[in-house]
Amino acid sequence: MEDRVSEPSLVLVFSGKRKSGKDYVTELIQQRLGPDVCCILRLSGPLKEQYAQEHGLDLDQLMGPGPYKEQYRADMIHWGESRRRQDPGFFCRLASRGACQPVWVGERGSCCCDVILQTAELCSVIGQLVSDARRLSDLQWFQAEFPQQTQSVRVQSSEKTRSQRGWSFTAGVDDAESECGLDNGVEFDWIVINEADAPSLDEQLRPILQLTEEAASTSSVNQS
Ligand SMILES: Nc1ncnc2c1ncn2[C@@H]1O[C@H](COP(=O)(O)OP(=O)(O)OP(=O)(O)O)[C@@H](O)[C@H]1O
Ligand SMILES: C[C@@](O)(CCOP(=O)(O)O)CC(=O)O
Repeated sequence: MEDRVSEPSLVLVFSGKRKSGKDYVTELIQQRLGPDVCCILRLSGPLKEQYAQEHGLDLDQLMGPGPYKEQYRADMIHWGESRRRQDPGFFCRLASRGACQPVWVGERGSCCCDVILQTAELCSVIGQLVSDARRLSDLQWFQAEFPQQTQSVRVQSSEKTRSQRGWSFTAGVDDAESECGLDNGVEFDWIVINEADAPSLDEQLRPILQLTEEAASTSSVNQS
């Protein structure tokens, strides 16, 4: 892939239902590891960017956790699916493009790909956290591109907890592929239970953080 500056040592592909806490968990991992070690890729980043532009919407709000994006979700899903039908890897490829900079959260204003692409020698990112896989084709794309490095992580929360975070069942969304595409047939490498009465996230994430540390040490051995 010509736009990728270097290969990550580890690619963690996260999935989970709406309001399970995918963003929360990936941001927590990034805080623990530091942005020079891992970056967050949002497959919905390029989708929302393009959709916001075409429809004159507020991209920051579409990217955020609030209720704004929910008004547009069903239509964004259909819009994205028409692209995916022609090319299932379309958004995976766009999100991965130039993904070697310290921070790439897909938010307008904070994306520094251009700067980093010009200074590729400074790049030291070890892990990529893909925060929002939704379809088997998303997971398969990363597994095909990074067969040795990819591991899948499922974030799970009960409907009660998700409701407390603002979720309510929406027909056409919660029963569609966008939410159910990874419900069956995938054996996740890791499952994180994001609930108040589960073991703390720090405890559950310890082995995942350890993987990244191992990847970092392998990467520095390979570079020296
Ligand atoms: N462990 C937690 N402790 C406190 N707040 C949390 C926790 N997990 C998630 N939240 C909050 O719940 C809300 C939903 O979480 P988040 O946006 O991470 O979910 P998501 O799975 O990315 O949802 P979506 O698919 O809608 O983008 C956010 O406001 C987030 O801050
Ligand atoms: C349109 C879509 O990308 C919205 C994702 O938004 P979020 O990750 O839930 O903030 C979902 C999809 O691609 O099916």
